[in-house]
Amino acid sequence: MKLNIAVLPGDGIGPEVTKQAIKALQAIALEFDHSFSFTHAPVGAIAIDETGNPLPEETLDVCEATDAILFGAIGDPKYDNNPDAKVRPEQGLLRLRKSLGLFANIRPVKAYDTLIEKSPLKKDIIQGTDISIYRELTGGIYFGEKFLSEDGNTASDLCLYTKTEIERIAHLAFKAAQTRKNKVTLVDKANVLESSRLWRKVVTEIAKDYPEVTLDFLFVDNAAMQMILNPNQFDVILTENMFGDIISDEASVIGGSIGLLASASVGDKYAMFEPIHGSYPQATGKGIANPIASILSAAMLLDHFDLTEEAAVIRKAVEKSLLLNITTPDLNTEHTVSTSKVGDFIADYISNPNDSNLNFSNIHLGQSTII
Ligand SMILES: NC(=O)C1=CN([C@@H]2O[C@H](COP(=O)(O)OP(=O)(O)OC[C@H]3O[C@@H](n4cnc5c(N)ncnc54)[C@H](O)[C@@H]3O)[C@@H](O)[C@H]2O)C=CC1
Ligand SMILES: CC(C)CC(=O)C(=O)O
Ligand SMILES: [Mg+2]
Repeated sequence: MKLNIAVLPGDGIGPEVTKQAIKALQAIALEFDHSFSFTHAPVGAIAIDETGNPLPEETLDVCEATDAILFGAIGDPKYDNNPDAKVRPEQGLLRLRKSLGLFANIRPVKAYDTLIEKSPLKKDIIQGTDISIYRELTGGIYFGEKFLSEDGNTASDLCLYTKTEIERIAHLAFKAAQTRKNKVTLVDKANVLESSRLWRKVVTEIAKDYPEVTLDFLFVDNAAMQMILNPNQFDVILTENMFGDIISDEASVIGGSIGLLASASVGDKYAMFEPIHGSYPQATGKGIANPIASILSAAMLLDHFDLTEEAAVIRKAVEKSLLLNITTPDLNTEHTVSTSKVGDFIADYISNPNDSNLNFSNIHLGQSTII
């Protein structure tokens, strides 16, 4: 298959983790005789530095002209620490999602058997966890009208949803549940928010089209607690933009690190693949960022084009790296391996899974971190 992929590495650790995902895709292309090309474009703080715009027109053009987008991360402390900044890196990502109509963000959460001892949560609670979070991505409070009074003392952000926005992602969530354990949990705050009551009404109506799927409701505050107490109760979680953002970072604790959680942002026409984490600025250039979230996002990209065997090969290589403890310090404090070495191992394993010369013992060598 021929795929032209837009690569938007962004800021902080974005470029270094995205580079590892590209290595994995290149190894897949070689093994399976595909032709993948990569077109890089700026977004976020780096794009502001270059052009004054966090999402330059040229970047959007590249995204629209390619088959899929591989996104890194955006964000920079110089904006985080300046509440008065008028232009912000995050606007680049939000505009990109909106412009491309990427209304559904799918975030798989899994407890890896090999990492179960490393999670701060109890083994018997998290074992077997397999959740798919369907987060609405182009509506709600992140996109509603913003207000700041002239004296700077009053501010608001509107949380607005339409029936159509709820319906389209709800259908995707129910369809996903049909291929899984036939359960959808709608996470909302319908005891307080009018927008959440609309979600309940619309989703309850849609559930009638999927009689074999059980629909449950949880208020988001309780859901946050249940995620830690009993994550195995969840199959598909359906929720609005901000709740999905927050609850999925929380859920990453189950897997052992946010550096493992990938996502697919899809719409009717375009698709983008992005780790759920941010630009982790403290780690920039240190070789300590876990590239697996980005690499697994590349696997989701392949799934999107029905290259399921290829995606499975990437996941197998990732699992092998975890099994052999070839991991960054977020998962392994003894013999940590650098971002690029983890990427090298995964790409090599894709190419030569049975090669006894796959010299991962060299990767450890007893040192604390190799860059
Ligand atoms: N999709 C995106 O581009 C996102 C961008 N951001 C932006 O990123 C910047 C930093 O935000 P934070 O709240 O610190 O979130 P963050 O996700 O960048 O980092 C939070 C913590 O998660 C861990 N972490 C994140 N990625 C990791 C990785 N690959 N490997 C190992 N550990 C990892 C680190 O302990 C880090 O301190 C901000 O400017 C924020 O706006 C935040 C979230 C998503
Ligand atoms: C700009 C933010 C909404 C990014 C984020 O935290 C996310 O999408 O997970
Ligand atoms: Mg987030």
